[in-house]
Amino acid sequence: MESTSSGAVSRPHPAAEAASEAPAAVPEPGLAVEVRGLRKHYVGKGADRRRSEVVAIDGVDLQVRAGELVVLLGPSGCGKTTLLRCIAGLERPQHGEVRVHGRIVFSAEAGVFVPPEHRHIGMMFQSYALWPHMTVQDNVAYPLAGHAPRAQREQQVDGMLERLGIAGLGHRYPGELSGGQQQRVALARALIASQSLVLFDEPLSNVDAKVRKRLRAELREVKRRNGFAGVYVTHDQEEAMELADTLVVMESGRIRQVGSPRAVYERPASIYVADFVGDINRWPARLVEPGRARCELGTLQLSDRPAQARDGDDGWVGIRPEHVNLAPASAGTLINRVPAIVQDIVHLGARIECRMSAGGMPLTAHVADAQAHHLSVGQAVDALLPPEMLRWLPR
Ligand SMILES: Nc1ncnc2c1ncn2[C@@H]1O[C@H](COP(=O)(O)OP(=O)(O)OP(=O)(O)O)[C@@H](O)[C@H]1O
Repeated sequence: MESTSSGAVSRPHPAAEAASEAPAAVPEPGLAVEVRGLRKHYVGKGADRRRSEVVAIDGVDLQVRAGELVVLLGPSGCGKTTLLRCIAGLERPQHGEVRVHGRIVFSAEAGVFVPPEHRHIGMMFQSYALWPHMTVQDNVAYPLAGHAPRAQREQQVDGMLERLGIAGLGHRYPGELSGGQQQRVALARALIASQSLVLFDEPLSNVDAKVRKRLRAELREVKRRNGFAGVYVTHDQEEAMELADTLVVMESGRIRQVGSPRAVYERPASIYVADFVGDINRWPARLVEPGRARCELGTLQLSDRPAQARDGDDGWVGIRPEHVNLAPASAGTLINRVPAIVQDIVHLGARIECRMSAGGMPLTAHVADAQAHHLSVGQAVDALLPPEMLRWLPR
């Protein structure tokens, strides 16, 4: 097992980070990455100039299966990049273990630290970090430098450009390529370093919204055809939902929920996750008896709630705007009927939001075009919150 040194790790040029020794053999199916009990803190000076500790990663466990794209999502400063850099070997954690394709590349306990260039990991960075003075061929060949004879390198690069649908661009410079072509070149360089595991650090963050959307679709397509495993850092939830096989929501150095994008959206594990992933109407509440929660809107029925929730727990009830139904105001006794007053009707292109006030608190429903025509500001309506769509959200 390689071992190693490394104290403080400075941030080299991204393209140099992409460098790796000759590509590893394609691994057995199984786990591409396994992180256990990882903790990384930085020591610096606080505002009062005293020594202070910032815990960037706090006891994180993470698994990435072969061929799976795991997206780390969370607000600025929650530790996404630090986790990625710990996997890459660009940071040295204080506790825990990291395995890549089953091989221990970091273990605090055993004193193992395999340097980045020996981890067989490809990397893709913000704005791709292509060398502007090098041709596509040379950019993609960069991680192979010194590891294979020139003819063999050229053959490998040609094969990779072919795989990613950019054969024939080898002689061009990055400035002569479209955004999508540049992305494919950066991906080709990452994949040539490792055909089985790529780490992505917000690669689309400097691209405008429309182009970003197209590039995401391209990335999905390339991933589908090439089947590499990846860890992808972003704070853009739409990007996360679109790209992830598995979504990991982080907060303050910890993982708060892991699941498919759909599962995380439909069944958020806490108010934090519910707020961070998509829009949700939510109210502070207390569980009062099996299947019921009391909040300022009244007592609402819930079809199910997390197994660990107990009567008397304080938390929140929430419902996504697309699950709120509107009906004419009535004095009926429908379940979870909430009287509301329409405050605004907002056309947002693909959807129409009816923004209301219910008991003095905001409540939003998505409505169809035909229904919106029958709504007006100031109108009294009944908002119906289907019990099967209402969620109990622990604090
Ligand atoms: N080299 C460093 N020295 C001191 N503190 C650091 C260092 N790098 C990161 N941190 C701190 O560690 C925490 C996690 O930072 P990290 O960059 O991992 O967050 P992030 O979720 O990737 O944020 P962003 O989305 O803004 O990039 C933050 O509080 C940050 O200030």
